[in-house]
Amino acid sequence: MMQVLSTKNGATTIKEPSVGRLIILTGPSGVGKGTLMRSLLQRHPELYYSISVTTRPQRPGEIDGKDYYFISRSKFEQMVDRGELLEWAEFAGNYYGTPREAVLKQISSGRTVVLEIELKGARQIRASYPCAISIFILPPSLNELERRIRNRAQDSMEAITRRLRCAGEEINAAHEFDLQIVNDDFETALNSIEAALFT
Ligand SMILES: Nc1ncnc2c1ncn2[C@@H]1O[C@H](COP(=O)(O)OP(=O)(O)OP(=O)(O)O)[C@@H](O)[C@H]1O
Ligand SMILES: Nc1nc2c(ncn2[C@@H]2O[C@H](COP(=O)(O)O)[C@@H](O)[C@H]2O)c(=O)[nH]1
Repeated sequence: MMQVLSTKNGATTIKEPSVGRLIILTGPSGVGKGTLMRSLLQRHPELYYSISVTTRPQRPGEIDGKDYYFISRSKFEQMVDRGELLEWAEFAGNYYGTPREAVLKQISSGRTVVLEIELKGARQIRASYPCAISIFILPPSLNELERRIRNRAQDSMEAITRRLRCAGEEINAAHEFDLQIVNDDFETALNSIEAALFT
């Protein structure tokens, strides 16, 4: 990173341009990561949300290029082969990945980047970017997690079963991350994330 000289009132100071931080939000499917992330971005529009690529079919209401970049499996595999993904994983039968270039560009320009990703991808990022701040979102109980994922009514019965099957293993890995936050009362969880990032 280049140093910048700045002169004010005759005095010259050297400023080190800051590099942005990398934040990981992870936790089981249906725990509320996406909902928390949207509220966090509303409160802090200066954060850069990394839009993932996925081979999952688009849900009604989802916008290509906003919620995800929806791509074919062959295109996804091509991106993996070309090293275009910072991390990637298969989750509940679909591929998900973080486009490398956009994230690195934002970080080097000083912006804080937030990733909302599942466990395997979060582990990859922690291994390659040990400075990343990682937050694991926990449900108040497995019953409540199941209630949320079913009530969301966005996935087939089969997809819901697959997702719930992964949840136990994911929750057991919560201790690997810097911070564990229970998303019981939504505002309390949001405030805890905010406190972790900004205080
Ligand atoms: N604190 C909360 N109390 C009750 N319901 C909640 C709470 N937080 C989120 N929800 C609801 O739970 C459902 C799942 O939330 P969301 O889609 O954000 O989960 P997610 O972790 O992003 O899931 P996925 O990983 O599958 O994308 C949504 O219907 C959301 O409105
Ligand atoms: N490893 C990655 N996981 C990702 C990425 N983008 C999203 N996700 C996670 O996948 C599951 C399922 O998401 P859904 O939208 O199908 O419900 C969820 O845990 C997301 O956080 C990514 O780029 N890499």
